[in-house]
Amino acid sequence: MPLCLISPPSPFITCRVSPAAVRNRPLPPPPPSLPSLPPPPSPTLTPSLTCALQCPHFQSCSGCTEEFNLHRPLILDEVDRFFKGHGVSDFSFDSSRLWGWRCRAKLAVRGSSMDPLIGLYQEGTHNAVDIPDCKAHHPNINAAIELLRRGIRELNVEPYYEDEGTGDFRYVQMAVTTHNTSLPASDRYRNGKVQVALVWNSRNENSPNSEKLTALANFLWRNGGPRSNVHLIHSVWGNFQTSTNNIIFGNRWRHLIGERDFWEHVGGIDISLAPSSFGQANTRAFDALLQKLHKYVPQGSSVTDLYAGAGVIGLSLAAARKCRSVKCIEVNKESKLSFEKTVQRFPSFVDSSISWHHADASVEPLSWLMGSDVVVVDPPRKGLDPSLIDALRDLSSVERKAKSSSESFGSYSKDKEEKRPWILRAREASVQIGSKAILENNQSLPRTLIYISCGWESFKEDCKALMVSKEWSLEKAHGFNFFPGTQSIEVLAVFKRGQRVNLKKKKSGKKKKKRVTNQL
Ligand SMILES: C[S@@+](CC[C@H](N)C(=O)[O-])C[C@H]1O[C@@H](n2cnc3c(N)ncnc32)[C@H](O)[C@@H]1O
Repeated sequence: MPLCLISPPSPFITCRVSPAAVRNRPLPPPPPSLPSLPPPPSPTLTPSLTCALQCPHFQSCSGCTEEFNLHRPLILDEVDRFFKGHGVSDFSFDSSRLWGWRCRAKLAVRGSSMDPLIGLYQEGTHNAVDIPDCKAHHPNINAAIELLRRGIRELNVEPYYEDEGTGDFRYVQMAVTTHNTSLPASDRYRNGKVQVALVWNSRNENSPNSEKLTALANFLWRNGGPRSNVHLIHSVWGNFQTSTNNIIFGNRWRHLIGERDFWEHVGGIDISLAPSSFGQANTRAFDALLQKLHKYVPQGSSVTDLYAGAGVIGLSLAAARKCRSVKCIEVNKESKLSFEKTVQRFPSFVDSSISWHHADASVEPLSWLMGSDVVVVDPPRKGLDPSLIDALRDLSSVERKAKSSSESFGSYSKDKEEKRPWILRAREASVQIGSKAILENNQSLPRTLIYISCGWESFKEDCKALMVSKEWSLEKAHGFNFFPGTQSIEVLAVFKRGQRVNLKKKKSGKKKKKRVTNQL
């Protein structure tokens, strides 16, 4: 159990370390054993101590693996070396909020109705651990968990018992919206409201054991809704899952109480996220990443956003870069509704052709790359599908073949549509906003690839596979502290098709811009 070296930090104060301090100071190794003496006065503390996790659950919970240097995960040394080895000498790392950053959590509900456990599994086991004072959670997630615990006890709700497949309440997802425009901007994060999704061990809301689900939703609303002393709860949803596998959510969702629509503000736009859609856990860091991403997409580009979720990246680019067209491709059909809602609040000046497609990016991926100048990929931790890597590596040869073919690349007539599978495909299972014509008449292939990764190991493999044939070269890379307390970081890497441009030569004579991020 870690001892507090200094008084626990407020979750709303991040550890500010000057770029120079990070660059020049040799990092002290984590203490081998924890001191038993009272802490020294704080002014002399090094960043590793002021940026310590100080969480009482550190050793029992599997959520965090690092106790010190939250501002600078150890893996950064390797990341920096990797990028240097591939010609990117100015890799930068942005660190934002170090505590209370997690705005989205999925937690197991186990134990008994009198003694419920709501938390993560212990490393390598299926033993859930209570984490009421989690330092990564937004504080209102912790408060909502405590309210939920009270509800389980008072209503005698039976948590799930995995071995037997019995009990009612399996998991809970908590997501915080910090988008309350009636509050001053500085108060919004702190006053975030929690959308609670209760995963119930029943087929639907009419099953006999679903009565307690309704009762629990009403309890949360009565005690945490707008009429309670502390308004904490945004809404409550039910999800129904009876399968005995490890998949958290079933296919059936029900809105039970509170506001149906959940809005957040990132990347310059209001986005709607249903509980069934993917959402980034670290809202603030994601916003910083999107701001950076915008710089690499030229105004008026045609963009393909693969692994798009509810289309947040594509839509924020459409709004900021006035893209000619944006195509979002996502395999989870539940994200479609969130995309449509987001578009309803879209700024009226955006007149891009925007579409969202329910499709698997690994099936005929070339059809999605056709007609775009920039492709953005944001795959799950396991990385890109091999068929997509192959398609990305083949682009120049596709271009050459198209040019040399007697039927010139741009001269298809309407009756030859069947030879343009991407057009036929783009019409399937899609939502289209704005003009279709732009999408259909553009036959360019991407020259810029922007890879957003939360899985460092898979990223390295994909990166090498893309560059081995010299089809793509790395131009820029940035890291973001999306998961403080772990060895995971989010990477944004920009690749260009063809040979690497000598940026130094291009820039010579120009004044150097002041850097605002931590150079490593
Ligand atoms: C890391 S999330 C990124 C989502 C989105 N870019 C965002 O930031 O909100 C990865 C997304 O890829 C989707 N996905 C996974 N495999 C896919 C595939 N083969 N084709 C299309 N989408 C896929 C997942 O459902 C998930 O929404």
